[in-house]
Amino acid sequence: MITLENVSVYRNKKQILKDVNWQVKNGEHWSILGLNGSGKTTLLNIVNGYIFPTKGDVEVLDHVFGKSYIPKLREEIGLVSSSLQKQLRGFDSVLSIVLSGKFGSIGLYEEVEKKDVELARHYMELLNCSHLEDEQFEYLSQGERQRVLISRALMANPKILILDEPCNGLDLISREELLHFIGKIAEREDAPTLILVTHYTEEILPCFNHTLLIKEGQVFAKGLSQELLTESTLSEFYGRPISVHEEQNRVWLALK
Ligand SMILES: Nc1ncnc2c1ncn2[C@@H]1O[C@H](COP(=O)(O)OP(=O)(O)OP(=O)(O)O)[C@@H](O)[C@H]1O
Repeated sequence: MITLENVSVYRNKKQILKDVNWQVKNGEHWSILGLNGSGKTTLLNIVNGYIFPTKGDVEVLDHVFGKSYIPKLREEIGLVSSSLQKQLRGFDSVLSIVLSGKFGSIGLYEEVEKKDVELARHYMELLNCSHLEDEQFEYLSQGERQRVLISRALMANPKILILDEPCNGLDLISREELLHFIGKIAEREDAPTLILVTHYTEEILPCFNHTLLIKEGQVFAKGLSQELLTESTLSEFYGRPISVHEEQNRVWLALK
């Protein structure tokens, strides 16, 4: 699904990503963990085709970068991020925002068919936001907005769904609700490959069976989440002694 080989990115003579090798296979769901400025957003922007690496090879969903028409690729990737949220028009209704996901547009300009509305309502039901369909997006709480954005992303039937810090700004209850819905998406037969960027290991649900630890632009470790989310690996990763405890099949951290 995703192959990055020896990918490096330089900006203003600074190396932001260094020789990144990363492969995501069908059926895997990945979490990406890294400190601020470690290169996570840059990595996702490469996967989305928004940034071309300075060096290295990228192939995403059979699109070989440099040989493929990238806008086509973007239609196959759903993205939920704070930058997308800022681009959306606050005065649009929730239903039209969700519907616009089918076309990947900001605003709804295309003819909408009855089956599109039915599909939008189906995803809003799944994400528990159907009761908001006539509300203006700008008046929603952060938790509600994230659920709407995920419904919107699903409208395009993406093969990859990138969730870039989806729990930012959510209170405890809203965060748990959102994680519950993310878990439900992963359970679906037609689930897209999920990629979750987070700063908090407790948001890594069991469905995120693989994890990429990224540090200072380099892959620190990658592989099965249960093998990486351990005291020894995470203490080395954060450069501080970390204690780990497991609850609900999720890993919770504290500084020792
Ligand atoms: N266009 C650019 N020009 C110069 N430096 C950049 C550019 N884009 C990113 N950087 C730098 O590259 C580094 C990695 O940035 P990136 O946004 O990928 O990190 P991140 O892991 O997503 O961080 P955060 O967790 O804070 O969102 C940062 O030091 C950032 O300042």
